[in-house]
Amino acid sequence: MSPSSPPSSRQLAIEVRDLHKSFGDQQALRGVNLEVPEGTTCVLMGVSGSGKTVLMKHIMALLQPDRGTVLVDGEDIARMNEAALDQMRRKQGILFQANALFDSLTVFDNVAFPLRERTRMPEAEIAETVNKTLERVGLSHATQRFPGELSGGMQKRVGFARATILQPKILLYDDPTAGLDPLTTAAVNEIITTGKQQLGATSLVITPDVASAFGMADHLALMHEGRIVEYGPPDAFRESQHPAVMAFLRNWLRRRAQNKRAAQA
Ligand SMILES: Nc1ncnc2c1ncn2[C@@H]1O[C@H](COP(=O)(O)OP(=O)(O)OP(=O)(O)O)[C@@H](O)[C@H]1O
Repeated sequence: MSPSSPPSSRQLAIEVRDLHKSFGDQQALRGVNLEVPEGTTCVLMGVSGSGKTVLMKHIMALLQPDRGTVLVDGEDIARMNEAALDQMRRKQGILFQANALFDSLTVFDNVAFPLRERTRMPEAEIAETVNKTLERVGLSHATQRFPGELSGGMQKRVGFARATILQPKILLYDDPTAGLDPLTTAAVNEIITTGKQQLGATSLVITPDVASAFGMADHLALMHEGRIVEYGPPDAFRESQHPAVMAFLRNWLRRRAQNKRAAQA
């Protein structure tokens, strides 16, 4: 890309066109369109059941579209054979609600796992890479601990270190702060921003935490009844006149005010 190119002409890391998916008579996705430019963070919001996770699972190629197209790094996932899918998944780092750490492995071995499974890297180099990655997330002191001995926030950081050890170009987060206290939530949000800054990765984040979403997103998207009904930078999103966006933000402001009152009582 030349420096003078407008942002809209940036390469797209993720492109979804007219995506439809049903489960029986349940229409989960009803024509989703989404473009996420390389190196940007897009946050997906929407009420429960609006289709966020189903959309993300298509981007991970865990689900196949009934209709429509999903392009990752310009390549159509429906046309990929197993080898190409494997290559594509290597470009993705995934951080879901549950950290899915191996309880019987130390922090070091958890983070080393993808390198041992997916590369032929010699152990000395693995040690160097893992130690560098753990240093980046502030866990150098905990390499020999087990997940059960860590706080929720530390576990998240181990999960992040493991998800990023292969230097993925795309990071996918599904509700990464679920059930965490405000301090740990702030730490996780910082990790997401760090992922973008340190790896230059493209991030797609599902979160119900609207305040965090506004803080980290280059673009916000609202899913409503299986479609993305609004997509844009935070300022434009805030001013949206779409009834679903206005209702979503009103609801959030109401809940926030209630929580504040409850905290003061
Ligand atoms: N494997 C499945 N089988 C049947 N229905 C499914 C399946 N996966 C998702 N659905 C349905 O598809 C719809 C969208 O689900 P999805 O998990 O994407 O919602 P969501 O927006 O991520 O919700 P939440 O915020 O609660 O996680 C829901 O009605 C859900 O019940």
